[in-house]
Amino acid sequence: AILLLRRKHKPRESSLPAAPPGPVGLPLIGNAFTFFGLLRHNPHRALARLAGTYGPIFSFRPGTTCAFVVLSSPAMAREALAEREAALAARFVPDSVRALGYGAGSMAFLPSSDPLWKQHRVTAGAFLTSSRGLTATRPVRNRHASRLAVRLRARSGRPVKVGEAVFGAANNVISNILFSEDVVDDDLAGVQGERPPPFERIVGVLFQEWAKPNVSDAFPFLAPLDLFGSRRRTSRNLAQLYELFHGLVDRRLASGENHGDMLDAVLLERHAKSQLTRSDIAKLFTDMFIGASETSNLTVEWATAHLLRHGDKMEKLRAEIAASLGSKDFVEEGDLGNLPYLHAVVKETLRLHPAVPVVTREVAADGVSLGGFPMATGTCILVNLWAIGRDPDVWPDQPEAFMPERFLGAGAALHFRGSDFAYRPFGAGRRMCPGLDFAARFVPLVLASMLHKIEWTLPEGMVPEDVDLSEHCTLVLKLAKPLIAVPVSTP
Ligand code: HEM
Repeated sequence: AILLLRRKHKPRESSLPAAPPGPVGLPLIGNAFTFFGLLRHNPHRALARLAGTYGPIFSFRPGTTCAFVVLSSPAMAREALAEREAALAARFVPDSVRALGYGAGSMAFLPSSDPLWKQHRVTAGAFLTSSRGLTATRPVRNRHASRLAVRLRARSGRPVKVGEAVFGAANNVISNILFSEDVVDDDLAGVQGERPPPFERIVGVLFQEWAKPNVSDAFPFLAPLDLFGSRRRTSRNLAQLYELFHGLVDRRLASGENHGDMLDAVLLERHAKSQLTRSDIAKLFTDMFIGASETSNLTVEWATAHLLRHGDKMEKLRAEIAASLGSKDFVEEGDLGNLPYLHAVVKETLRLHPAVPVVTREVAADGVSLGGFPMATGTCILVNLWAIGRDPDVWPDQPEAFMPERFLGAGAALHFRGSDFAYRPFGAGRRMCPGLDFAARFVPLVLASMLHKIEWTLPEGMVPEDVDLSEHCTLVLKLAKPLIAVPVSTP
């Protein structure tokens, strides 16, 4: 009887794979070398290389902490972001993100089961997703896109840092939606290689700190010592943002003015049932800037870089815009419906350079499996959108090439909310980017505004092949070297 029982149980035990494949770890320190070495520079590429060896689901353990499981195929992305999304409701919170309580009150890091997360998503949705909010904020987007065009035309013949110029427009649009004020001086005065303006510097530091492999995350028992100083630097920079936002709240309360912006909406909530604190509001606004700051503008910068390398595509796009707008001076959101090539350029840019190349989740419930492997609670899941966007099995026609044409004709059906997980640059499920509808309007609007009645050339001595497409990934995917180009105003 005992033998029969053992035989009955044996196949079941061996049919349960213990863990996804992955690099062999060392006793005590696990795969700390992988974590600190490979993931320091362009982690999306390092993870894609490892996926080449271990497959579309692999795991490693950065130290004494939970396992990291990396997913790199549309099927695995669908499983994590759609089919199992309720169980993967949380995000991994790096130690530095816990500085000044940010992680514990941030929409981007709270588990989606938390009431505050839900409340923040509703507030953001009212301005960024609902058709009422999108219609109400349309004049702000139009105004800042035209303002950028005016300033670029005024700099005709002189080089500008493209990303920095768009950063100003993107952040001022968001700040005007949030609290009806500009946060960036966007007169393009500082484009000649000087230090970045303060707001850009703060956001840059935060991204840098949150993306850097940190000993506190690999060995949580060392976290109180903050050996790499990451939490300290995050605190310093977050404090500057909080100070700005606290001041805004105080001034608005003192003035009693009503602008119909997000600040008014949250102050109204504050007095109603929700009891949002001043600190909750500061964290929500930080989320908005963190989300918006280096995403829309980077996408425009990458698109411009590719168009400068491919003069024929630049001309095709300018011709489409000119034919559609005629003698109109500035592009408006209402014009975007007639510009299919413009949308194809934006989609192709986000395929090659998803602004957030690796999306994270944390397993929040027991009994979950991915790819047939059981996942322990607390496992950190990394979905490599960048790798999926360049996978030759998924994109057989020259996956590394910039070919907006792939999004025309039958390819036009591929869109940001589509059911095809080969293309999800804004993520998916309940945590999908709340800025999607905003960005899907603003990015093409800004790009078209920069190309309408403006020709772009390269600084003297440069040829298209010199445009450097090297990447530098913090939490977001930046150009390693800021793109510098020369706008030339045309009639
Ligand atoms: C080209 C533009 C953008 C891209 C490609 C992008 C991409 C993403 C991605 C991939 C995620 C993770 C989604 C997931 O986990 O499934 C995300 C999250 C987020 N994004 Fe965006 N984003 C963009 C613009 C924006 C804008 C304009 C805002 C705000 C105004 C924003 C705010 C956020 C926030 C707050 C989150 C965290 C949401 C949560 O965890 O609940 N993003 N974004």
